[in-house]
Amino acid sequence: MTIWNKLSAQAEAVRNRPLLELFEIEARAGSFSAEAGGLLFDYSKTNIDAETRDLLIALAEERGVAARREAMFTGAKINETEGRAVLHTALRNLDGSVLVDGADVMPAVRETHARMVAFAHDLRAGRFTGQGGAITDVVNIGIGGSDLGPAMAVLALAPYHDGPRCHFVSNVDGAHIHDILAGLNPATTLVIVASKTFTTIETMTNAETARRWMATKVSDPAAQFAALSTAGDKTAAFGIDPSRVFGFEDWVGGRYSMWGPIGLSLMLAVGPETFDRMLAGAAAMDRHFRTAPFAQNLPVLLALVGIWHNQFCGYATRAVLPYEQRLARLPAYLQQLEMESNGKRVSMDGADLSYHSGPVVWGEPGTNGQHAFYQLIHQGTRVIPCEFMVGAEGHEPDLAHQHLLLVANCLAQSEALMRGRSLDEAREIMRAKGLEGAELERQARHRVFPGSRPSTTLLYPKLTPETFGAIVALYEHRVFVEGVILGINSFDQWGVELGKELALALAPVLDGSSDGAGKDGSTLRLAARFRAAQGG
Ligand SMILES: O=P(O)(O)OC[C@H]1O[C@H](O)[C@H](O)[C@@H](O)[C@@H]1O
Repeated sequence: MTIWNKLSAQAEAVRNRPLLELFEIEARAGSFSAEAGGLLFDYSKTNIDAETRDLLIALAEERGVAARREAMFTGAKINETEGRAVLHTALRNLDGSVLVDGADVMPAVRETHARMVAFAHDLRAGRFTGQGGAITDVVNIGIGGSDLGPAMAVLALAPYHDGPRCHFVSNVDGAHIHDILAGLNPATTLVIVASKTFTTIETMTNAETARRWMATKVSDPAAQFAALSTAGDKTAAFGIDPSRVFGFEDWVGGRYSMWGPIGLSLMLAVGPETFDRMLAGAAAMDRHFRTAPFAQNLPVLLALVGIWHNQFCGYATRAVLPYEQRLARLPAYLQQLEMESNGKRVSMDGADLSYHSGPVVWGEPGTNGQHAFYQLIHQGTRVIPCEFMVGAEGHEPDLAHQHLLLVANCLAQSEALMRGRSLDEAREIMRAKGLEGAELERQARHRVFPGSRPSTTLLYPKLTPETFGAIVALYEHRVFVEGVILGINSFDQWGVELGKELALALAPVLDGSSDGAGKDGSTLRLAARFRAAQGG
């Protein structure tokens, strides 16, 4: 029997085993958890036992995770459909040297980083100003990987924010840029156009709008623009001075790019030193990932738990639940990271997958989610593995009593999911309320929790820049390991192309310059209704 088939059989065999039973084995919590860089990853509240873990590790070995990992770190072109290396790790290991096509890419990385640092120092110290004085506001215009990372990070590191205010515009919906620019003074605003390709229609349209807005108040709008891109020719055509263009190479995937130039808004907000602390935390996670044995390797274990739940237990989604308000944008970030990376239907060689691709990822910060969708997680008919995360310490010492409540809620949720409440326990509660007979039975049944619902918990000391960097790198590598096990290319995103092409073709139908020949009846009717609403 193959390892895959053994795992399938194992999943079937333990499907109805109560999770609490597993804790009858002494020291389960200790042996089904691992630590790195102060992060404690507890996966004991899952249905994984020693035999399953051995099989999962054997699967990772069989699928060549170690070799692929080395290939990634050393600059091999593992993004095979685009013929590119995958080197976001190089952006946070600045001292290293990595060869791509025989040439060391690191001198250029270090030079760009140094230019970013110098620019950040100048802007934060008031040496680089707007035409109306010191820069008070930074507007990052970008979408997807050119938005989600820095937007998440600026919020995550709010306690370290001592630079200009940062705003993020992504949507092509004019409401987004309108509402953000409405409160700002063009003469003291820096606009950053963040786009790896510098062709993304949303970003380029918003950039044009921002330039027109800037021109209403300043004589040289382009002087208050910066660009982050791999396309130097296009940034020049847009009129942005090369001194404020921060380039990177195609071996940085969009959704893996916040560690380099795409992180400029964050660097301006928190300063280069804090930014570099974040890089150091991520680099420490890289070293751990590259060297720790699989049984103690956080990204590998997190991936194996994910594969177990998705592929073998058949749970189609997973919830990411940070008990950390400042990680409010982490679920959205992970949606791109995980679903754009591992939402693929064919393997590396183009063959149809014979199993499911990556899961649906979603979530919200706790405790808010508890008062919204946790109902379904506790009592719905589908099982949703939960990934809790929480810091031991908050940044507000005078609100430590609130932090204690936060942690208590986090731990209580995973306990409740595992423990559940039996019908007998529910009957007891109803009896204590004075109910009896059929009414007692009916009310009790609504109060039953099936329990044995799996979760993991990531406990970290405090959301410092180092810890934040380590958490994001942990998830990046988790996605990588899952992708290798699934045999897919985690670094392309062909699935976003078709919609882009069709949107371009539909614009003339909407403005009436094309009759939309060949379009389906639904699309044409909706377009006609749009035109009618425009009075056209
Ligand atoms: O940075 P850009 O080239 O503007 O790309 C922005 C985003 O759009 C694309 O459609 C991809 O789906 C994303 O992976 C990318 O991050």
